[in-house]
Amino acid sequence: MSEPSLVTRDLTIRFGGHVAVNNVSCAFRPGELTVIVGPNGAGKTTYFNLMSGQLPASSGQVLKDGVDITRMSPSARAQRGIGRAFQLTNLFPQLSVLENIRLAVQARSGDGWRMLRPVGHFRRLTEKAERYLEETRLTKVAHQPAANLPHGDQRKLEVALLMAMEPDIYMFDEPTAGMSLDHAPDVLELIAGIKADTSKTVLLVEHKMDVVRALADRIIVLHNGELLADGEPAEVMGSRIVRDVYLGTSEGVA
Ligand SMILES: Nc1ncnc2c1ncn2[C@@H]1O[C@H](COP(=O)(O)OP(=O)(O)OP(=O)(O)O)[C@@H](O)[C@H]1O
Repeated sequence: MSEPSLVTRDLTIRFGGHVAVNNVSCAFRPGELTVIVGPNGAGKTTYFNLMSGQLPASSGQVLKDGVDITRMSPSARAQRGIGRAFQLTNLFPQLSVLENIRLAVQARSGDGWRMLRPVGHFRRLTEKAERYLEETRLTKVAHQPAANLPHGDQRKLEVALLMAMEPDIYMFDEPTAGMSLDHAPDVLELIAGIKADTSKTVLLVEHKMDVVRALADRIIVLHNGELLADGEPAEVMGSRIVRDVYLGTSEGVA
């Protein structure tokens, strides 16, 4: 088994008296797609926020490739390869789809906002951005402002931007939320493609059981901020404690 790329050790956050994530210890490895499930308010998004740095841990640690990143900012973590998909509100809605992706490619190449670069360099960035457009099947909307895209294409653009950052950890929080059934398969296919690259570690928060079944190599269950179960999908979804606590009844587990 490969070394873990991301580890949480006794990771905890308190909001006043409420412990939203409580001593969660888990290791995530390259080539593995882990789905995080649990009832509403279980702490799934908060656990994500602790790993990507949007929230500071009250105690415990986050390790990336063995290095303690617990006190690092979200951008320092991103530079170390932790890639989190965010909704497009964080981006440049008036710029075209291609320009948004090119900026992500440029940020990844370490150029930042440097303007004085040979034309050939700019062309290479554009070619790379076009490859991500093709991979995510957004070529036909390349020149539209990102803000004008239908919801389904916006979610694909979020995945394209993440891919352009070339992270080794991909984190998706309900990637098909609010999507019509027509578009969800496109996004799931993209995630399946990322998972097929065995150098990548993929974490997914998801409620939809058909998505969980289609993609999960492993499932962890959070409940009241605690790690309730961790294992192979059939084993976890079949376990009595998960049925009782998370699913309430045997309904929906088939
Ligand atoms: N910034 C915050 N301040 C105070 N309480 C918070 C904060 N963020 C989350 N919480 C609380 O922590 C708990 C876990 O919330 P979280 O959003 O992580 O749950 P979740 O499992 O992602 O739920 P859902 O499936 O509904 O998205 C909830 O009780 C929530 O109200």
